[in-house]
Amino acid sequence: MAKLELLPAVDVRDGQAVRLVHGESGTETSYGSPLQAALAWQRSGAEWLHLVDLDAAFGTGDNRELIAEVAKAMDIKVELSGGIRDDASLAAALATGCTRVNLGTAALETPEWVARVIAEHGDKIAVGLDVRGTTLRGRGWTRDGGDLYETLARLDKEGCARYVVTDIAKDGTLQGPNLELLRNVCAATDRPVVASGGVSSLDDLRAIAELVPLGVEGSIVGKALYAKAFTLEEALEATS
Ligand SMILES: O=C(O)c1ccccc1N[C@@H]1O[C@H](COP(=O)(O)O)[C@@H](O)[C@H]1O
Repeated sequence: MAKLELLPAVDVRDGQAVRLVHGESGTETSYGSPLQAALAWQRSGAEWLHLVDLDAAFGTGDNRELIAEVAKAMDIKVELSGGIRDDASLAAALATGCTRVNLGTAALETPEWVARVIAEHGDKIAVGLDVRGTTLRGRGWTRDGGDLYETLARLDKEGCARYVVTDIAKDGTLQGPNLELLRNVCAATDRPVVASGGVSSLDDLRAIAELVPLGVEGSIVGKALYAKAFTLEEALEATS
């Protein structure tokens, strides 16, 4: 089995590490200090951290200083997302030393800007394709933003290096990943895909790892780790 990269998630809302259900504001379960959570994943052997400023994604403020503190404290690779929508927020995100950023809303609302930053920054830019069915959602997943496959074709043409694909219906539910969606996205693009949403067990991770030959490169893991469905050490062992 080819290795699947694992990206434990630290989503930050109001200064706390939280998990949401279906990405809905108000469904937060809090898990304390984001820095302590990130350091714990690093100590457990993570090679990546998926770090999200949820307030910036929802437009309810931001946790920019705290996010920068966490990113800078990491010795591992960091994928940063949430509220990166213009030159200033992109510059602030890249200044944290993160390995790459993940753009969501901007890819739906300001495609010219996204095409420009893809051309400027190459594989430091990934696009988050957050979908309900095949409809993309932006602004904290509260607004429709067009068709998944049309947007994917446009971003492919613009040279987008990588996609982070989240099935919103699965996110935070521990109901298993949407393997069909991942297969369909891999069939539609030759760029690497990072899976997100629904992972509940080591078997789910093994099932995603089966898709590595199709183009799935990694998987974000959130709720399952916080709910202690398995340890990160077990997950790394199962997918290496
Ligand atoms: O990760 C979540 O649970 C989440 C829930 C609701 C909204 C966004 C969420 N996550 C990340 O936010 C970025 C999108 O931010 P933006 O649209 O660019 O401001 C997306 O990539 C998700 O990783």
